Amino acid sequence: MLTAVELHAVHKVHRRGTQEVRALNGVSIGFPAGTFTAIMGPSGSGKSTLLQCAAGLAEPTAGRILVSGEDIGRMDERARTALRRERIGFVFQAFNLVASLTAAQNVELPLRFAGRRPDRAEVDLALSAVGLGERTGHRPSELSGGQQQRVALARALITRPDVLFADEPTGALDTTSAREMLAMLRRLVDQQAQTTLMVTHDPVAASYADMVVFLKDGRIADRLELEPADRTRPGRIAAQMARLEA
Ligand SMILES: Nc1ncnc2c1ncn2[C@@H]1O[C@H](COP(=O)(O)OP(=O)(O)OP(=O)(O)O)[C@@H](O)[C@H]1O
Repeated sequence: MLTAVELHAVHKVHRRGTQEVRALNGVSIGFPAGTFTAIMGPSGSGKSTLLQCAAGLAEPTAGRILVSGEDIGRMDERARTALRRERIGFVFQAFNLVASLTAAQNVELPLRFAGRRPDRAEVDLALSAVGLGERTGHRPSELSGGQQQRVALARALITRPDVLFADEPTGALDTTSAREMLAMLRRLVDQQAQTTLMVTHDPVAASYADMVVFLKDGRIADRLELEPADRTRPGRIAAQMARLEA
C-alpha cells in the first residue's frame, strides 16, 4: 500500500521567549494512502503540531516528512507553497470562510490561488457533493454551522488534494451536524480513497476512522486499528484515552 504521508523521527520545539516547549519528540509514522486516521491525545500532547508539520504549515525542528513520497523539507519555498495549495486540503474547527464571499466564491478560492480559472460546473459539483447544491449563492452568515463546515470541506477538496487534514472539524458543530460531517468524511475515504488525517478530542468522531493514533507528551503512545464493525462504537477509544489521561 502506498504511504501518503510519512514522518521520520520528527521533532518540533516551539520557542516562547526564553522557554522551549517540545511539542513533538521523535515521531515516526506512516499514513497509508486511501485511509482515514484519527489523532487523539491529551491537551498539549502535540496533535495540532503534528498535523501542521505533516501539512507543511509548520517546519519541524528535526526529522523528515514525505508527502506522496516527496521530502517536503527539501523543497524550496515555491514548491512548498504549491504543495500546500494544490496537494493538501485543510479543514479547521473555525470554518475560516471569507464572510463577504458566497459559498461558490469561497470554494473557488484555492483554484484562484493556484492560478487556475475556476470552472463554474466544477464548483457547483463540489458544493452538490456536500449537499449544498441549492446554496451556492449564500454567504456564510446565511448558512448554519454545519453548512459552513461543508463549504469549508468543498473548498478543501476542490483541488483534489492527496491528503485532507482536519483539525477538530466537528469541534464547533452540534451533534447532528457533527455526525453528518463525519459520515461525509467516511464516504470520501470509502468511495474516493481520500487519505484523511483528523485531530479530534471526541472518541465518537475518532470511531469513524480506520486507525486511531494516540499521542502523549509529543510521542506516539499507542495505535488502535478499527474494523468497520467498530465504527460509531467509541467505547474502546474512550477507554484508551482515559488510560492516557490518567
Ligand atoms: N506556536 C506555538 N508557540 C509556542 N508553543 C506552542 C505553539 N504551538 C503549540 N505550542 C505548545 O506545544 C505543545 C503542543 O501543542 P499542540 O497544540 O500541538 O497540542 P494539542 O495536542 O493539539 O493540544 P490541544 O488538544 O489542547 O489543542 C503545547 O505545550 C503548546 O502549548
